[in-house]
This record gives sequence, C-alpha cells and structure tokens, in this order.
Amino acid sequence: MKNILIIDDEDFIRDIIASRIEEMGHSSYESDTLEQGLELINQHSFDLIFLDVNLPDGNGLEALSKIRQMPEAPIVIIITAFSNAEGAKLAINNGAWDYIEKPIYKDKLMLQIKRALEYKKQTQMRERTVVLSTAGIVGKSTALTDCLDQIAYIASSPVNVLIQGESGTGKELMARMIHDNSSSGTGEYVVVDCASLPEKLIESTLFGYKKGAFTSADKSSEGLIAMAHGGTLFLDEIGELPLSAQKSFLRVLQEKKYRPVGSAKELSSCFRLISATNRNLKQMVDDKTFRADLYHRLKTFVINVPALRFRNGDIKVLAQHYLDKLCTEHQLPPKALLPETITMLENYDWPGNIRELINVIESAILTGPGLELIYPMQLPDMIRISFLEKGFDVKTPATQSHLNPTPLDPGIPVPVFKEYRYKAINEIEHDYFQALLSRCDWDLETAAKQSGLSKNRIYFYIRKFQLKSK
Ligand SMILES: Nc1ncnc2c1ncn2[C@@H]1O[C@H](COP(=O)(O)OP(=O)(O)OP(=O)(O)O)[C@@H](O)[C@H]1O
Repeated sequence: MKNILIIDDEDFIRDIIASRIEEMGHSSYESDTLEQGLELINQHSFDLIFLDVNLPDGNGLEALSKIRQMPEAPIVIIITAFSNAEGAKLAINNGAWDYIEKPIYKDKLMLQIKRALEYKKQTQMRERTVVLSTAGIVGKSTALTDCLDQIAYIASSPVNVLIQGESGTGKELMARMIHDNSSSGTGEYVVVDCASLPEKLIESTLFGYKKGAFTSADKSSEGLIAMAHGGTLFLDEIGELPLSAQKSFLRVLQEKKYRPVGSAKELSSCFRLISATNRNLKQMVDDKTFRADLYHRLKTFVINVPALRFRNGDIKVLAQHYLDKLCTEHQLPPKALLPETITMLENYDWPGNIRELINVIESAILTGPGLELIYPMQLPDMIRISFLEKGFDVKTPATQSHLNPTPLDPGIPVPVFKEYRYKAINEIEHDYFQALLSRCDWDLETAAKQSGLSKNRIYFYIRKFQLKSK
C-alpha cells in the first residue's frame, strides 16, 4: 500500500482522484492549499503527489523544486487545465514526472498511478543497490553516480557487460562491484589480464589442459573458465586478446562449452562475463583487429566509466581520501591539502585518471613527510606547468627544470629569487642522487647509509628525476 497526496482546491477533483487511489488499494491524503500540502509532505512519506498549478495560496510549480530536493523525493504529477500545453511543458521542465489534464478520465488516471508507482519502486531498488555496493568507491559527481546507477541496474541480471573508459578510471573496481552485487557474487571472481597472457599459453590458461597435452603438462590442470563456473569471469584489457584466442573464446560464449587442450571431451561452464577495455573496440572492429561477432557478444550492456576530469568535485575528495590513506600506510601524521594545491589539482586534466592522482599524492607526501600541509610546490612539474599554461596566476615557483637553471648573465633581467633558487636546488639534487646511485652501484641499502637518508626518500628522488641505472 502506497501513500498518495492530492493538493487541489477543487473538491470534486480531489474526490475523483482519491476514489481511484482507494480503489487501487492505496491510501490517499488531501489538501486544498499549498501550505497545508507542504505540511503534510513534511509529516508523512509519500510515493506520489498530484499537484495543482493554480492554488489559492501559491503556484504549484514553485513548490515542485522544493519537493524534488527532499530525500526520497516523491513522484509529482501536475494537474493542468485541458489543452494548457504551455503549463504542461513548464511542469515537465520543472521536474514533474508527468501531467494530467482536467477533466480527469478514470482509466487514464489509474494507468498513470500504476506507472508512477512502478517507476518509483524501480528507482528505489536501484538506489538501494547503489548504497549497498559502493564500498571503496569515492566520489559523488553526477558523472560517477550515473555510472553507479547503471551498475546497480544491471548487477542482478546475468547479461554480458563491457566496461569502457580511459586507463585508471576504475574499470576494475566497477567490475568487482558488479560481481559483488550479482547473483554470481557467491561464486568465484576470476580475473584474466589479457594484456599479460603470452599468446602461446592463452588456450591452456583459459581452457585448462590434459596431462600429456604438451611436454611440460605432467598433470591435468583446470583452466580459468572452469574456475569461473557459477561466478564471474572478468576479462581485463580485452582489446589485447589476439585474434586466434578471440575465435576460441567466441565459441565459449556462444555455446558455453570448451575443450581443454589435449582433451577429446567438451566441458561446459556457466559464468557471468564482464570485460573491460581502454581501447576503442569499435574502431578495432573497423580495422579488422577485433572480431565483430565477439564485440557484439561482449557489449550486451555497455558502461562508460567517466574520466576523472569530467567528475565535477571528485578530485578534491579523492585527493583527501588518498592523502589520509597513504599517510596511514606510511605511518605519518595526517596532512591537509592547501586550497591552492586543490585548485591546481582540479585544473589538471589527469590523463592517467585516479591512478595518476594516487601517485601524485603519494609523491607529494614523500617530498615533505614532516609537513602538515601539502603545498603546490610539492606537486609534479607537469601539473604546475599545465596550470600556468591554462593562464592561471601561481604565487609559487612555476617550473623546476633542473636541467637548465636561468643563467645570471649580465645582459638579461635577474629572475625572481624563489624561482631561481628552486631551479638551482633541483639541479643540485638531481646531480647528487645521480652521483650517489652510480657510486653505490644502485644498491639502495648502501646509498641510504652513505647519504643518511631513508630508502623511501631515495626512491622518491629516483622517481622525481626519472633516474635510471646505466
Ligand atoms: N571511485 C574511486 N574511488 C576510489 N578509488 C578509485 C576509484 N576509482 C578507481 N580508484 C582507484 O584507482 C586505481 C585505478 O583503478 P582501476 O585499476 O580499477 O582502473 P582501470 O580503469 O581498471 O585501469 P586500467 O585501464 O589501467 O586497467 C585503483 O587503485 C583504484 O582502487
């Protein structure tokens, strides 16, 4: 039984709607003014509201945005005068779910109530699944929540899912989330990294093999497809699967049957398939490097994971989340991000997405383990330079090209002291660590002893200057 509210000043309109609501087995509440209607909304939880536009104490459309912002907002159907197309358009633009014209016809009204309640039930189910399944996912941007809604929507149905998105956007995390929330969630979650599978071993790894099938097969082995039976098979980097393996894999998808290498017997396996790629599979199909039939099988449902630069507001929360997490892991006291640092992070494009953000935060922590704040100058050059290139004014030194500090020739203007010093320090640091490591033969233990620094710190400089042993 659902609670439905009618806000209309015409008694007979309220009567018609209320009698249909009761007939359908739901509870109706009535109000002839906007004020009393809003009071009722605050006191009860409604699934559906019929709202008149012209009320004695106000305009229904103005109340609409308030109602929509409420938690678990009810569905609103606007009551408009016959052929008031403008009013109906306005209602929809203001977020009404639908509108109903006066005079009100019984059948149409009952169908509308039924559809609205069905819709509400489905969206509640989706919302509930999202709440249950978002462990480990940080961020509240619309781009991300839209994606999570899609996951909640398909998690419980066994369709094949193709997750697309740039590298580091969280495709693997999403695949795990689908598995955890699906009916196959109690079975195994088997991950196949197609990029790291040697071509010769693909069939034996996926399908297993029989004892004696090849020289080193001294006993039979179960493949990953058998392990995924009753669970999920996650094919990461599916775009890297060679054409020969694509053909055999297509057969498994079509017939749910496979033959272990060296075996005459066919076995069957039933699993949920999730694949992920950062490549443009459609383009690969056009280029004939990916089979069109396999592509169509994989993409029953496609989820496009948004790049970090499109997730409004998420960069800040992700940065703080990983700052806390990494400080704990490195056994350092908690740190905060300066507002200028956040601005700089938010204005970077993040081609490596969240993985890149995590690395940037970690290296910033290690540049100043004793500091309580993260300063812009602790961010890598590329972020600060890109900030400058976008036309922002930075109060902190902008470049740290250690390879070419500004010369103090008499003919050119003297640079800003801070910037000059910064470049010079970088050059000294670079030369020091290069000499230290080459003299210690890249033995970090010896280098730490000789320099009086921790191995972590030395490692940080290796990454900072991208030093390599010769
Ligand atoms: N929404 C998120 N909240 C918190 N951490 C996230 C989120 N999305 C991704 N991450 C983290 O970012 C890193 C990269 O995520 P993941 O490996 O899932 O990306 P991917 O898209 O599969 O990358 P690739 O295409 O390179 O395999 C992981 O450490 C993951 O835990």
